[in-house]
Amino acid sequence: MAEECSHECGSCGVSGCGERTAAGPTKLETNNRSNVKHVIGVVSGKGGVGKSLVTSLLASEMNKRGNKVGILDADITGPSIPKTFGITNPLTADADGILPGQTQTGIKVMSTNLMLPKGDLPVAWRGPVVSNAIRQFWSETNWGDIDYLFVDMPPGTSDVLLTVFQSLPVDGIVTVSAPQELVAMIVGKAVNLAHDMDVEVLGLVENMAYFKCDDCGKEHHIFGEPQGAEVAERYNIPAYTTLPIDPKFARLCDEGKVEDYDVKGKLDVIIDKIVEAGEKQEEKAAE
Ligand SMILES: Nc1ncnc2c1ncn2[C@@H]1O[C@H](COP(=O)(O)OP(=O)(O)OP(=O)(O)O)[C@@H](O)[C@H]1O
Repeated sequence: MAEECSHECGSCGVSGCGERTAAGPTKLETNNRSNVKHVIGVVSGKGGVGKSLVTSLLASEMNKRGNKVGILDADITGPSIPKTFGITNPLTADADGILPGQTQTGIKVMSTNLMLPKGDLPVAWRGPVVSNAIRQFWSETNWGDIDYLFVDMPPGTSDVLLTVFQSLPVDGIVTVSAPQELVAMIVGKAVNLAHDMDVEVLGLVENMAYFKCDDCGKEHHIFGEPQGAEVAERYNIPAYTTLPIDPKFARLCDEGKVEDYDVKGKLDVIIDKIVEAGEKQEEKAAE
């Protein structure tokens, strides 16, 4: 048995535990006021590649297309979503559950940072507590109607990914990487974990792929040649796109105005794939 067993065998990732009581993982129910249609995980094999930024941009783009959108910030110990959207009001709750924070354009957000009296307080929680927090964000939040819920995962392939894959009805994941030599191995780990958990990999966003010079208009590969196209092909990832290094990202994130950024259609190929996967899920459910 794991040293800090949560006794929730259905959503535990420890294999070979002699104390296991449930035959396999069972998906958690949502709060009875919630109707979440599709769940999309945003994953990076490594920290600092811009996963939270990509989560925020995907949510904004989906929202601009007229969908009802939420973000579950599963990066429990390093949450950055409220900051990028400029949400500062603490969470409230009533008899129907916890009420998520809301961005200026109406995206609903659940994050540990909205529970802290001060944004700079650390969240030094152990794995089982983190996993329980994610389950509560899912099942005790009054999400209302949500077409697409994006889950911003912590970096790496930690037990949090297992918790999310096992407890939430994930339609698929989007992986995020940045150009560097290790990219294939890093993306590969995330993709292989998703495959092991029977979760579809919908797309790869290679962030910080180039810097476009304002003066000459030329694209410079500051961190090396983008390798995402080749990696996407190797792992059969159906949609691939790049995002530039853009000082506007950092500025808008710092100002809490990420929704103001115009991605100029660069994420369309990924959004289309997410929509397609959602439609497939709905058709399957209707059968
Ligand atoms: N393409 C980009 N151009 C400029 N700045 C960027 C770009 N992508 C990300 N950043 C900046 O880099 C920082 C890290 O980004 P972000 O928090 O999205 O990374 P992350 O992968 O989620 O990090 P972590 O692994 O810590 O969760 C942020 O300040 C963000 O504004």
